[in-house]
Amino acid sequence: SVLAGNDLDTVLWSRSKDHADELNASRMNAKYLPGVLLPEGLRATSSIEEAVGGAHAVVFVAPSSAMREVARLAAPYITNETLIIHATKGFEIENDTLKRMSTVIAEELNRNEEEIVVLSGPSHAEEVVSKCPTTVVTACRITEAAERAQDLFISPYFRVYTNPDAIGVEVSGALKNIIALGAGLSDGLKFGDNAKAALLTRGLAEIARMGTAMGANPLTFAGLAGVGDLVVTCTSTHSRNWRAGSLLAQGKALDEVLQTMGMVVEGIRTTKAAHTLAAQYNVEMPITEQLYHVLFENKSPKLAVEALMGRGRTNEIEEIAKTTKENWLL
Ligand SMILES: NC(=O)C1=CN([C@@H]2O[C@H](COP(=O)(O)OP(=O)(O)OC[C@H]3O[C@@H](n4cnc5c(N)ncnc54)[C@H](O)[C@@H]3O)[C@@H](O)[C@H]2O)C=CC1
Ligand SMILES: O=C(CO)COP(=O)(O)O
Repeated sequence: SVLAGNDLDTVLWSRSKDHADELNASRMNAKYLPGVLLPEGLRATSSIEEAVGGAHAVVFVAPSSAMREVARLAAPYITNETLIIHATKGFEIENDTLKRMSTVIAEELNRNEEEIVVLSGPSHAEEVVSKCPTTVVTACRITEAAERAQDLFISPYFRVYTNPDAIGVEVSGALKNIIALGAGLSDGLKFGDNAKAALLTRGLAEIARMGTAMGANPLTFAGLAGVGDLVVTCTSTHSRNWRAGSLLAQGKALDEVLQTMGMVVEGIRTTKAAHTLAAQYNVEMPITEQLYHVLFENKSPKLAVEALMGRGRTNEIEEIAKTTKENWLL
């Protein structure tokens, strides 16, 4: 929508021919964005060759679980000159390996990971298609690539910043979904506003700890892809992660919640991924750990909160200083 609104010839790929035909005939995406008329310049196709062949830029936004499959399908029709952007918020989990989306795309397209642009930030689709003012980041180590992506997307209602720290932007986009699940759970259990503010703040601390251990610049977590996306996902009723958390609070089983949602809830797989990453990198992620017990080991949320509240005493400033002093990239 944003690209077509900028008068760029834009093709949307769907694996379903019926879905692509319906989009073209009605100019609406009835299942995912009901009631919204899409821009005239936007075409849909179920042919991946037609969608990406000869394209100046390709934007990958499949759910993280489908990214490798989709990138593999697209690979034969993409040249080395094509600008590659992705906006997916999750990790690939395969057996014991965990990969960021840029790594997965780079492997499938046989490209250098550092050329891939990550687009992220507080940007619920429902508001973007309604042209509500929205701000995002295009992140890439190669400034020219980040700026090319910025040029394509920037518009009067869609402001795009650049950031060289693709790792930080990518990791914060994925990890904030875990905290949003927790915020939905907390709201559903009527734990109150203090608890949610604590979840956001201490959630950001553990996202920053994990991100910097993976090579991110700690300043990224104070930006749009960090605190910005964390705030919107933990507070907006558009958020699927927040909604899934609030359904879990009603006592529904995880499978039932996922069926009710009918859309991707990235935070669930990401909780599993982050639980493993925390052990691999030896990083403390207490909220993620407790959420892991709740989601996958049937721990009651009340006991999880007790465990969080009863942790050893910590000096807040010393702990933040530790995160920011180490692992500086830039
Ligand atoms: N919806 C939003 O507001 C935002 C979503 N994102 C991210 O974008 C990614 C995708 O999310 P949504 O589009 O919202 O999810 P969604 O659940 O609304 O839609 C996912 C789409 O992917 C398709 N799909 C699933 N498996 C596929 C496969 N194997 N091959 C091809 N297509 C497949 C589905 O048919 C569906 O059309 C996620 O990582 C999400 O975190 C990022 C920013 C905002
Ligand atoms: O990342 C998002 C908004 O920036 C979308 O979050 P949900 O996947 O929770 O809906």
